Amino acid sequence: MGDQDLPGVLVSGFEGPSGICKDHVGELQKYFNLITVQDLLENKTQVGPKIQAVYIWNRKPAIDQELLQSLPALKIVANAGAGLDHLDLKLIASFGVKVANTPQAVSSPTADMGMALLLAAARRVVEGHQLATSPDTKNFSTNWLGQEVTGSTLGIIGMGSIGYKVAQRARAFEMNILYHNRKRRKSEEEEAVGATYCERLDDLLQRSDFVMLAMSLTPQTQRLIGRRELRLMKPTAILVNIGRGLLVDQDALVEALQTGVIGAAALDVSYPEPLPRDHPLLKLKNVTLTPHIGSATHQARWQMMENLIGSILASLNGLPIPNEVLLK
Ligand SMILES: O=CC(=O)O
Repeated sequence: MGDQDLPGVLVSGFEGPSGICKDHVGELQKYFNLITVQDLLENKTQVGPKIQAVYIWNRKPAIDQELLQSLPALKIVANAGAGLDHLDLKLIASFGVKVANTPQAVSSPTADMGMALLLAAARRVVEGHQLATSPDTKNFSTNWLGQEVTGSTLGIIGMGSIGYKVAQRARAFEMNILYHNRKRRKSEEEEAVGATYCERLDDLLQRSDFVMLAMSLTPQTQRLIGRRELRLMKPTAILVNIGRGLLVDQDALVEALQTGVIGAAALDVSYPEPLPRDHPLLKLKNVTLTPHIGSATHQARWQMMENLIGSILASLNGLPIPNEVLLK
C-alpha cells in the first residue's frame, strides 16, 4: 500500500498481464493510495471503507455486486478504454457510483491498428515474414501475391470515433468507403472522408473488398456477423475486427475461412482471449491474429492513465467528471 493519507483506489494488482501498467505506478501513487484486490481480500473490513475509486485496467478487476457491497465509500469506477461491455452499468449506478472511460485516448491507435491489420492481411505480411525468415529458402519468391488496397472498397461497420478515424486513414489509401451505423453521420462529415452511408448492412457486405468491424459490443451487435452475413461477402473479402470477438459468430467464421466463403480475416479480438491453443483459427494461414492491442502504444496508455486520474480527482472533489459515462 502507498500513502495512507491519499484517497484509496482499488487496482487489480501490480504484477503480470492483468496488473496495471508497471510504468504508471509511480505517477498514480502521486495522487492515490493504491490498494490491490489482494490487499482487499486479506483485510476486507479495514480496507474496504478506504476505497473511493476503482481503477480498471485490462478489464480488471471485475465489478460485481459483492465487490460493490464491500466498498461503502466508492464514488467512481474509472475504466481504461472505450468498450464498456464488461461493466454492468445499471448495477454500478444502483450503488450511486459514477463511471468514466477514455474514448479519445484509444480512437487513433485503434484505427491505426485496424489499418495495420487490413494492410497485413491484404499483403500477407505475416506469411511473407515466415517465408522470408524460414530456414528453408526453396519457396522464397517475389510472386507472393495479395490483394491491392488502392482503389478497393472498404465497408466500415460502426462509424463512431474509431470508425471515423479508420475512414480518414483509408481515404489516404485511395479506398472507396462505405459505412453502416445506427445513426447516419452529418453530410459534411461524410464528405470530409468521402464515405457513403449504407442503410442496409447487406449492401455493405456485398459491395466491400474489406469489412472492418469498429462498433461496440451490445446485445444488439452480438454475433452481428454470422453465417448468412459471411455468405453475402465476396469470396475474396477480408474481414477485419478491431471491436470485440463476440461481434462475429466465430464458428461460422472458421467455416467460412476454411471453405473459401471469404478470403481472409485479421482479428485483434476473439473469444475467449486468448484462444485455446488448439483452436482452429490458430491453424489457418488466411488468419492474422493480434492479442487485443488496439490501444497498446506508450502514448495512448499514458494518456488513458492521465484521463482516469483526472476523472477520479474530479469525482472526489464533486466536480463535473471528464468522460463520464451516462446511462442511456
Ligand atoms: O478494447 C479496448 C477498449 O475498450 O478501448
